[in-house]
Amino acid sequence: MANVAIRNLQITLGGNRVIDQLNLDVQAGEFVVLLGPSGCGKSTLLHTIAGLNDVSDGSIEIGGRDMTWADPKDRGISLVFQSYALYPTMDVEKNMSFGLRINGTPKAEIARRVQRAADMLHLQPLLKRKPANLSGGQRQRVAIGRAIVREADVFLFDEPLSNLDAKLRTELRRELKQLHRQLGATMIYVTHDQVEAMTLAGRMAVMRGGVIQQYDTPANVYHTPANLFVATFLGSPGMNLFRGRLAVHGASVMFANEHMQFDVSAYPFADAPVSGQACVLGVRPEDVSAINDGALAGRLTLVEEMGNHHVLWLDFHGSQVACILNGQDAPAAEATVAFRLNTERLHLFDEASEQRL
Ligand SMILES: Nc1ncnc2c1ncn2[C@@H]1O[C@H](COP(=O)(O)OP(=O)(O)OP(=O)(O)O)[C@@H](O)[C@H]1O
Repeated sequence: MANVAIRNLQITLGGNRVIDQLNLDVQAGEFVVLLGPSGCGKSTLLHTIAGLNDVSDGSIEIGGRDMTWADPKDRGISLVFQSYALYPTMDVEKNMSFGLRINGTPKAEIARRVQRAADMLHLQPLLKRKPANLSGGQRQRVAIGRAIVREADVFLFDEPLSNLDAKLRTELRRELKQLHRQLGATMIYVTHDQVEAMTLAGRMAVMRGGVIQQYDTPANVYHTPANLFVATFLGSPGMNLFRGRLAVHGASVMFANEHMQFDVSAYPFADAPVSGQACVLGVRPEDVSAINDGALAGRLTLVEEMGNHHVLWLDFHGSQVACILNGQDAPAAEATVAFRLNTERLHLFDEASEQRL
């Protein structure tokens, strides 16, 4: 178990600045998820921690030791890729023990580690099977087992579940979480899947364009997004947004546009609000309630049946507002639906900088 400290990291690949002035602290034993859209640099960052990319500037410490230029094999890390890359001619046991055999680990020690990993990953009955006779989920478990037997200080995962179907992903996600608890190891995990990030992470770093936008617990990132990008990247359906301006009169602060007006005096502004400030008001679909005496109204254009709830899409002066309706009954399409926003759960962002107010 080791911490990872990244300082002012810069990575340039093929002439592109892929990571820019990045700082990240991962505590020993922590499960950190790097989350972001395709191309944001999360895999590049992970591979750089593993020693697979050259650093243009900055440093990487693992367990208090400068590893910026260390050979991958000397970093005390173990990397699990999206593709399983198992040796087809070797059975599961041999696949898992391969690395240990070539570095001369004693036989008894190899057996102990393979048994332990097989127990944790429910691979005992499969130890003598070849990869061709395993399902995708089983193969990925073997790939994870191969990483575990190395007993590394830091485990790095690069979208390990993305080749699996939805049910298997959920299962393996739970297993990974348990594995983290059992091993108590430091884990850094790359994904573009927000559900995976929310459920696995102790803390998550949301990235865009090689820059960390926010690094915090999943709950804080979801409930207090630092900027509009983070606010709209997380959540499904995404946060509803309304543009408007602030009006400040003494202690009273109002948000208004031509269709709505809200008292936002109780909003926890980071800095004193400024009258006339152009801003974006955000509210998550679960914080929009369709109720008869709602002050706002929209035309219902689409109802999405989700089993235990419905998503109502309301046309509100030409923009679509998503609203979650719990229960089994939903109004018919084309109806006019009154709604209100939960004013205690509003988010405000500066329109120009897109930062949270
Ligand atoms: N060898 C390379 N040469 C030039 N540019 C590269 C190289 N490798 C990656 N990039 C660029 O760096 C950026 C980040 O890529 P990276 O694979 O880290 O993103 P990612 O967030 O992991 O995306 P994905 O989820 O699609 O894998 C992309 O714009 C990519 O085109």
